Amino acid sequence: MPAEDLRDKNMEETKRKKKKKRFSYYGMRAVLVLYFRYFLLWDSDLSTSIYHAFVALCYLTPILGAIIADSWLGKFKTIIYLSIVYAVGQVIMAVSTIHDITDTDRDGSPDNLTLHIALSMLGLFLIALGTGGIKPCVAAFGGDQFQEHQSRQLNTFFSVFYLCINAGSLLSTLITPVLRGARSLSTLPEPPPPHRAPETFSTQQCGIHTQQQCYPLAFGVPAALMVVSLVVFIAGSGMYVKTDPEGNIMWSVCKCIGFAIKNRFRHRSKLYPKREHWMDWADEKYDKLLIAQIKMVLKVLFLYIPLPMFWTLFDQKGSRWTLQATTMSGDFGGFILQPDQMQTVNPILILTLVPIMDRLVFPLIQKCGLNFRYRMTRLKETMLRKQILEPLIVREHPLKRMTVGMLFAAAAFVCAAVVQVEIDKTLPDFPSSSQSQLKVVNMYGGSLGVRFSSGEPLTIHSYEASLSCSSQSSVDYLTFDQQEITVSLTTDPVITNPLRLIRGSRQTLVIPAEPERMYLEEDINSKPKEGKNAVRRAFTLSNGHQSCEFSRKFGFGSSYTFLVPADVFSSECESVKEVEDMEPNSVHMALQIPQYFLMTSGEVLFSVTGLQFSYSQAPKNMKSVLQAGWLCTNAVGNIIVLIVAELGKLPKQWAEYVLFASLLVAVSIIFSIMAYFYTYIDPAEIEAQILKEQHLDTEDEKKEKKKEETLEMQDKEVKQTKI
Ligand SMILES: CC(C)C[C@H](NC(=O)[C@@H](N)CC(C)C)C(=O)O
Repeated sequence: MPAEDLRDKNMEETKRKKKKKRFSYYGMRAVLVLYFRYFLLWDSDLSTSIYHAFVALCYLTPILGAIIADSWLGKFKTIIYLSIVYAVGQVIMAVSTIHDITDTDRDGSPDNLTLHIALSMLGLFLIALGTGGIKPCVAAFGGDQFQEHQSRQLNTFFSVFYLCINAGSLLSTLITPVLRGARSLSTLPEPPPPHRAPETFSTQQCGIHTQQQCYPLAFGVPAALMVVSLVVFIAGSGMYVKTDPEGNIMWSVCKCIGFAIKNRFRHRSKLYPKREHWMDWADEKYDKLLIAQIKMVLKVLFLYIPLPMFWTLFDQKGSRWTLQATTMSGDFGGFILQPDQMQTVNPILILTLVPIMDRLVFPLIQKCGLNFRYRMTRLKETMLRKQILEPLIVREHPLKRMTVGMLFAAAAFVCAAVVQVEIDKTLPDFPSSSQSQLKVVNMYGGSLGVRFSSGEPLTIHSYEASLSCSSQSSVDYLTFDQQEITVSLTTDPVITNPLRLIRGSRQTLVIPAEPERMYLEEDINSKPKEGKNAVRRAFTLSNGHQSCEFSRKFGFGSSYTFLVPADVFSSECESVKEVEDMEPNSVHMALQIPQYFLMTSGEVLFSVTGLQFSYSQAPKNMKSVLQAGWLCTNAVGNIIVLIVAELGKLPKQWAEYVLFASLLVAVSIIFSIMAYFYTYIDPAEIEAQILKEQHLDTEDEKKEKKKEETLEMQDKEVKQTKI
């Protein structure tokens, strides 16, 4: 097979593996939080924390994978072994979600949750180890398939590689929730019983003996795909270029750095001449080549310091932006888009933007760059004479692209802030943590005067019985600064009752047909999440057995109370009254598209270029290590999100978006200054140069030695002749 074809085939194999692996990873991620929340029955906070801890672990384990690959097993074997670890993890995870394994009483819920938790934690740990460990190796291994002169093809590879990641994640984000059995929200679930805060529902069930969510399928299919991808990858084994590891390189690197620091410290007196670089203090003991390689890696790692800030903004797509979408309307006419599905805009845009950038935008910029270079050639002589041309060429584009990518991400957050301001205009005024809010619902049957201990008397009219939406009523909440209040009703005789309100909460005071039996109900204190609706029933005195059926389309994120009078008969369903507690979301989710567009353009400029840059600037025995370093910037970015979200709680969400945008602009300025002083290198050339020098040195040494030996011989001969 011709070399070109072989390389293309290798590239195809690596990409196919990448696509299935990403399907598998993102597919599982898509249902993980729901599994924690609804299967393991953890609360939202614990579910979110464990989820983020898992994601952070997935971006920290690349270091381990890279060390194993570069120092011990080589990339090919590392990918295979860690893929097995990954697949085993997924199988364990899938098994842990089968409720039937512990459901001895077959009531539809697992009877030994501890076993399920233990299995899923073990599964997740193996998955994090596998997925993280493979990640830097797959990118570097793909890069290894190209020769030095193929830098253009190498760049294309990284773009296609990124395309595959996103194609896989797009498919999985769409398919895995279907496998789990999520259903459309158009079907209304059974409302919760009375005297309970309204809840939101969205699930469908499946199972062998008992009905449950189809988690085993949702986790099992990605596991099966992972096994298929592993088989495909191994099948192509004969076609790959495999570079062997050069011993425990990371240990040598650590020892060398340690020695350089110690040696520098020992020779801190001014009497010792300065050395060009602090790593040169390792010269006495370590190989020139190793020192040069460490210098290359350190230079790039230093440049990475400001980069986590980009990911801090980027990864808020999955948190803040999704929460923002829950307060927007996803009604696209023909279909309803769920807030978390809005995230699929990112991979969709990647699939369109990467080819456009690669084939159109970058070549165009290149063309402008060519013109620029042409004009420079006129200056070439002078510049060469002054020795300033080289650094100028060298400071060319990858880092500039990344800086522009950061600015795009900052612009995306400004867009998010503008959208937030629009949303805020439509959001209800929720109580602060020291306030309580109360709404009165009158089901008494006539108009009522209501007076609270503090405040003006209110007249609340009885609701007319009606089914039609036109008579829908909406009542404003009253805000109280105190918790203990008294309510008086202008009935005959006057009824007075003490009320204890909940701080930071919304409640409804329901006045039934027998007003002395008035009661408080807890309302929801935020917009229904995930774009759902909240519906509840309020009874005066339930006669229980009548059934009134009617259909009604609820707006996105709205909340309603249905008032059912005591004397309702099936023929009089009209007396059921609907109260709108919260208006439907009115700002459309499509308004998020500009921020997604800017963020994804930024991602292409920043992330794809960063991948290429990390590969091209790494010495050949530390390619995976630098890929891992690059992925680490993502892990740190995620940790910053957690810290900032905890510490810097700004009262207004839009202000937080502006704060993040400003921080990223500041960081991108710092990065551009660092990039200006970064000299782009060709590691292979430097390595070859040093090897050549070392070879010459040894040749010279040999010659020198030979000369000395000949001289010694001659001396001996002379002495002997004299004797
Ligand atoms: C390079 C990685 C840190 C991030 C990369 N993410 C993406 O490509 C996203 N556009 C995917 C999306 C579904 C979040 C990855 O390798 O996952």
